[in-house]
Amino acid sequence: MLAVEALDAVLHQQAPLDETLERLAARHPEAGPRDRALARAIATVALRRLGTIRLGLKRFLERGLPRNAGGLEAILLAGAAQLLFLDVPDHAAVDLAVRQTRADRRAFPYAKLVNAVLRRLAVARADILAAGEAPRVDTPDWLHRRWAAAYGEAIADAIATANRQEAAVDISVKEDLAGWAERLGAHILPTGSLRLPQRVPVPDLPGYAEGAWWVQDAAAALPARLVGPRAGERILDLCAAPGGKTAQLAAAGASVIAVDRSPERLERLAENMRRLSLAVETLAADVLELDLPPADAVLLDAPCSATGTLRRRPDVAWTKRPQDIASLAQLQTQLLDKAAGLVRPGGRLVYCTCSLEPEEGEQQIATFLARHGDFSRQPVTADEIGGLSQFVTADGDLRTLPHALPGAEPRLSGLDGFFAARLVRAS
Ligand SMILES: C[S@@+](CC[C@H](N)C(=O)[O-])C[C@H]1O[C@@H](n2cnc3c(N)ncnc32)[C@H](O)[C@@H]1O
Repeated sequence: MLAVEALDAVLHQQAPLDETLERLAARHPEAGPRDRALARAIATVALRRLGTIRLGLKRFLERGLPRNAGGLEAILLAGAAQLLFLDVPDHAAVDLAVRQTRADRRAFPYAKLVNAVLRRLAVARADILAAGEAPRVDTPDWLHRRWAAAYGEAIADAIATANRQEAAVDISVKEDLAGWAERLGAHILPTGSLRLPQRVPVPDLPGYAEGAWWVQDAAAALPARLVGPRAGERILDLCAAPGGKTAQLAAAGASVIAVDRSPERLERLAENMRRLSLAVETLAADVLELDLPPADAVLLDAPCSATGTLRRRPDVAWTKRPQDIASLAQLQTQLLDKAAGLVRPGGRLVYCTCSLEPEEGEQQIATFLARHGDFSRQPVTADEIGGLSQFVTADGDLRTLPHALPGAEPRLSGLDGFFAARLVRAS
């Protein structure tokens, strides 16, 4: 039932999946860890393959979805996700969906329909999966059009295909990269992150409890490297929680002030730093209102549409709207202007977002440089990012794309889509 409620909240209230699952788990203490893990797996794959599932259901819903039918759509989606993509026996998935329909006052009249549709879907499984192979099926049209305009049709298709694959688990280590690679059986990526060969409960792994490393996507680890943190420098990490980049800056010996406006997220950051034994000053504040002396370097990881992270967060594709990009871009412009004032003369400013949208990346920097004559770009070099020259733009910024890091198999390929630029203030 958790999966159905979560899907309903994501699709009809634009609620983020992770927070929704946490909220539902607190409301349903009777659901044990296995129930919660299954609910997460069902909701995640249903959102990742939503286009394929909807196409499949449409074949057997001759008159479309009945209106005012309560949680009927979410029940069908969760049932179909299990039948098409998870290792759940067909009869168990169908029976559960029928029971859920009967337990929902408004969906109740459609219990027979649910039974019939899901049984027919199970029979047609191979056909439906083949139709779902087309690259665009699982990406909202507006997003695909944006990516095609920014990167070309072929790359837009490659991004959409990469987004069908759950992201691998990447790790940043405090020190002794080769030693931890061996102990964890992990692969060393050219950028200096580790990639785990399979998905395992992270807290059970060696080194987690003693704080030797933290989970961080390989692309997310690049912006803090571009800061080039040095021991003793005073660095402001703006929009810092949960602190992956803070940990990198602090591990390099910098004196870091981590700022985030969410006290809850900042508490998670503080917990993470305690586990990693890294000393960091935290400040719960809106960056736009900050009044701090200028720092040697400022990292601004601005709130964004997060369209570069769909492999981890497939809900983003269905909760974001085209108009969100414009309003986020406006906020990013304000944050960048504020961050610029917090950089000392001669200091560095690194701006980054986990978005694929040029308005949240390349265009921000072009307009920033036009507004701030005292800042210039310090181009990123391929050497700084493990020789991956394909991730350096003609202007000298960092642009990673989710399909663009080949691995031994699709499951071990790719990285988040990130943009980062490094700017220096004139002395
Ligand atoms: C992309 S996440 C940061 C991820 C983080 N830098 C990391 O590496 O783990 C964006 C963060 O910005 C924070 N945020 C959004 N608007 C803010 C504002 N005006 N002032 C301060 N923090 C803000 C959010 O609470 C969120 O934690």
